[in-house]
Amino acid sequence: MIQVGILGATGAVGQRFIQLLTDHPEFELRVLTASEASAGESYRAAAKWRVDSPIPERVADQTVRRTEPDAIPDDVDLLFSSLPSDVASEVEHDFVEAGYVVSSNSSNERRATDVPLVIPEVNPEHLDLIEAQRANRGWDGALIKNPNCSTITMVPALAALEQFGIERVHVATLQAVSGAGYSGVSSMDIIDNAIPHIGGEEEKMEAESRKLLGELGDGEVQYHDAAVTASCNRIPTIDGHLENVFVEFAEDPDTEAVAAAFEDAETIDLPTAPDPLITVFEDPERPQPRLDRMVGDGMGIAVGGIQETETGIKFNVLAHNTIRGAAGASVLNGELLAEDGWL
Ligand SMILES: NC(=O)C1=CN([C@@H]2O[C@H](COP(=O)(O)OP(=O)(O)OC[C@H]3O[C@@H](n4cnc5c(N)ncnc54)[C@H](OP(=O)(O)O)[C@@H]3O)[C@@H](O)[C@H]2O)C=CC1
Ligand SMILES: N[C@@H](CC(=O)OP(=O)(O)O)C(=O)O
Repeated sequence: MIQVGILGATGAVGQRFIQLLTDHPEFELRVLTASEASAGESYRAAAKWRVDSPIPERVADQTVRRTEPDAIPDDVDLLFSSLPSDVASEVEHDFVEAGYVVSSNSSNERRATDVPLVIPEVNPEHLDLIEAQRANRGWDGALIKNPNCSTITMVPALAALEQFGIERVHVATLQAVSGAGYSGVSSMDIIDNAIPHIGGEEEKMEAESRKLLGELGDGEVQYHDAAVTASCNRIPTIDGHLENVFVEFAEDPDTEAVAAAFEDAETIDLPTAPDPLITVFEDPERPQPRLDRMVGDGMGIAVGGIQETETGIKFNVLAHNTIRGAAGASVLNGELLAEDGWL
């Protein structure tokens, strides 16, 4: 078994990591870290447990450690990070310099030229950037990132359509409140409301999607040249980001070809990977966050409403933002790191 730990284990994403790593077939969860305020406490006392299954017994009594390399046993091979991005940008390097491989969910450095930004079903070959990273930075460990949750919802669907030559993408999101963290959006702001702005989200979707769909060559990713425009909205759902996507192509496919491309989307043989990757709904009222966010155990991508437009194709896409969009994405990247021999 590969020994793993979670940096930021008491948070909303940290709790999803615990759900996914308990009884994992390849990973043994050894270490939980959090802030100074939680260090030294039992996990049960430190975490405000908010997910829909009990705290696993063997986790509840573990002592939470400081988020510092010298608090991690030497035989731990892989660390999952769900720290706030300002904290992550200060401490993730310390762990990598100390020789650990860090699979991070935090947004810092996703666009750095030598940091792999990976969705295993879409661009597993980008992991090879680790060689450039080690050469540039003199690291023994490695830092890899998964994308932003709205980006990871849309990109597997776009990757399936790449065969038709994507030229332009417009996307409008309806994002759940869990994306902003437990205390992120005030109930007085969001109940009976929608907020048509999420700071930094549109820029992340526009850039990260082009990096993910880009080609790796000469130790760098050439971003995909499609124009991507995003408009991001917060709505009062708990989990599950729903997105309306409009795509223009070099050669317009018909709706049957698009549905077939989604249904044939490449899967990957890793323990947390869903099969199929994309589930296509014919009912135009699906997918819906409450009904469909757990498709593929929360790791699947749900698509519906495929229609031809004057300029191309439109469809709706949904994924669970804290499973496929956060903890599940990092765990899948960890499984790919193990499979490809980087640990
Ligand atoms: N892929 C995606 O799109 C998504 C990414 N995220 C990202 O994941 C990260 C975590 O989000 P979320 O779980 O909602 O955040 P929370 O605020 O719920 O959890 C933060 C965690 O980090 C710990 N922490 C906070 N400050 C420090 C510090 N100075 N030193 C060490 N540990 C610290 C907290 O410990 P303590 O309990 O002791 O305070 C807690 O364990 C963020 O970067 C967020 O942006 C989130 C959702 C989706
Ligand atoms: N910003 C996303 C969640 C998030 O934390 O994204 P990122 O990992 O890019 O910071 C949301 O609000 O739904």
